[in-house]
Amino acid sequence: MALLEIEDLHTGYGDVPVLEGVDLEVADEEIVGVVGPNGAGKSTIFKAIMGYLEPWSGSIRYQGREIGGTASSDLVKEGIGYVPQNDNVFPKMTVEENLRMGAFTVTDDEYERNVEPLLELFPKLQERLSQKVYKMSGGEQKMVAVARALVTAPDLVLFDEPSAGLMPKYVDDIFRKVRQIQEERDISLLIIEQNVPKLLENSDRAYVIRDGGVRLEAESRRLLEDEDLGAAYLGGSEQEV
Ligand SMILES: Nc1ncnc2c1ncn2[C@@H]1O[C@H](COP(=O)(O)OP(=O)(O)OP(=O)(O)O)[C@@H](O)[C@H]1O
Repeated sequence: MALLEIEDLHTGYGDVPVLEGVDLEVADEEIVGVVGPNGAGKSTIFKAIMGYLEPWSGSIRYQGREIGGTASSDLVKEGIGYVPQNDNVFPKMTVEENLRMGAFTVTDDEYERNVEPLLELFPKLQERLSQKVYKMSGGEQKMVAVARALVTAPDLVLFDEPSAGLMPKYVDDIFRKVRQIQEERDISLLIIEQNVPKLLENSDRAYVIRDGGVRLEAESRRLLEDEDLGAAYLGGSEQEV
């Protein structure tokens, strides 16, 4: 049994369909990438997993249990972390307040235990615990968002475009840290990313999404190395599908 299993998922906004039969799995300790052009439905998959959109049909199972439509706060309690693309921090709060807000499902003792290694991993956050987040750079704010999603010690984390809006040096840094977290904690990651080469270098498998469905599922290494496959599915301007 995979940790996360999505089967024939259909959903959309209002009565407008977006996902039309998505099948996707994430195994224990696996890093899975999701790539595809703008508007393909990638973020919609995440919103459906996190309970912001009800499945119209199909299923979303986590640890074998159906979670379609479950409130995001309950999913956090069950061990799923989520770093949305936007609005992923409380800008007027301090770094520490953001981290404590993220830890709403755990006890104070667990928070202290969980936050310590995160502050070692992100020393900038340690230095700025009492700083208001809106005063920090985009890269630092992203670190807050990542740390906030990890402070509950989740088993699965969904990252929606970790590199969006970041300068190249921060992109490398964020991916290095995300990898480190995954290796140290043996967790599973599902990552949406426009920087396709960076994602493929840092994941085990990837799904290519287009027009609300999975067009290809392959090992990331194969997508990187097989030029024909890459050109067919990942070619085009700006590395988009
Ligand atoms: N809140 C919303 N209300 C209505 N339609 C939406 C909403 N959010 C997204 N859509 C539509 O759903 C479709 C899929 O959007 P989605 O954000 O999932 O794509 P994406 O693959 O994540 O793209 P991007 O890379 O631009 O984030 C698009 O046609 C988009 O316009």
